[in-house]
Amino acid sequence: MTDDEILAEFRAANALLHGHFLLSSGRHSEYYLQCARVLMDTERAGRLASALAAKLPRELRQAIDLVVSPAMGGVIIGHEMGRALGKPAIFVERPTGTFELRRGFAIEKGAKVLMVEDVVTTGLSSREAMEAVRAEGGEVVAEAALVDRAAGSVDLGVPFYPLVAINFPTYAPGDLPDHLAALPAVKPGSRAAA
Ligand SMILES: O=P(O)(O)OC[C@H]1O[C@H](OP(=O)(O)OP(=O)(O)O)[C@H](O)[C@@H]1O
Ligand SMILES: O=C(O)c1cc(=O)[nH]c(=O)[nH]1
Ligand SMILES: [Mg+2]
Repeated sequence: MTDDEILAEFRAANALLHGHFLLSSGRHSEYYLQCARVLMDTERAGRLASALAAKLPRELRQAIDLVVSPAMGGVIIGHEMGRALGKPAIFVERPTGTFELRRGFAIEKGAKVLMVEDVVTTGLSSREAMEAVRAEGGEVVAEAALVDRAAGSVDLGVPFYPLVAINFPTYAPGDLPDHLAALPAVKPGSRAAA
């Protein structure tokens, strides 16, 4: 799929939002990609996951033992990626603030893990989820995401394969442009505001 075709899927799902958003990292943005809306169409979710899986080098696809994704946003695309790759898919969650495995999920020592996210902005959630995987003895071999909204500027410490890379600027709270500062900020994600 081309970048235009992928963004067309977001627009068709009314998932490319314009306004004033407080992001998970505490930064602010004029744009928000609501991946949950894109993924609510199950056929579209499957199509996007197949396209994302096809971006991974063949040797990597074969080496992966397990897909792990950070809840909530990563769960649906992680599950679809598990289906596309023919691998099991589990998730880490943070009911007490730090990502952990629950629900009887386990990671075998040395298991090669593909981390799957919906969106990467600063990479904070990805890095925290990777720490949780490593604490269990898993080896994170790569990350895949629907959207890299930092357009290649984030270093996750492992090879990173986004389906689409876009440069949407973000701003520190004290550094908002006037037109954003004039609007109340909406906080769409589930991470507690910093
Ligand atoms: O790269 P980052 O700066 O960490 O931002 C991206 C993260 O933010 C969103 O999750 P959020 O924390 O809003 O929670 P959710 O997945 O539970 O909605 C998104 O699902 C990514 O996990
Ligand atoms: O950085 C975030 O929190 C974030 C940005 C975005 O565009 N979409 C999303 O789900 N989270
Ligand atoms: Mg998330």
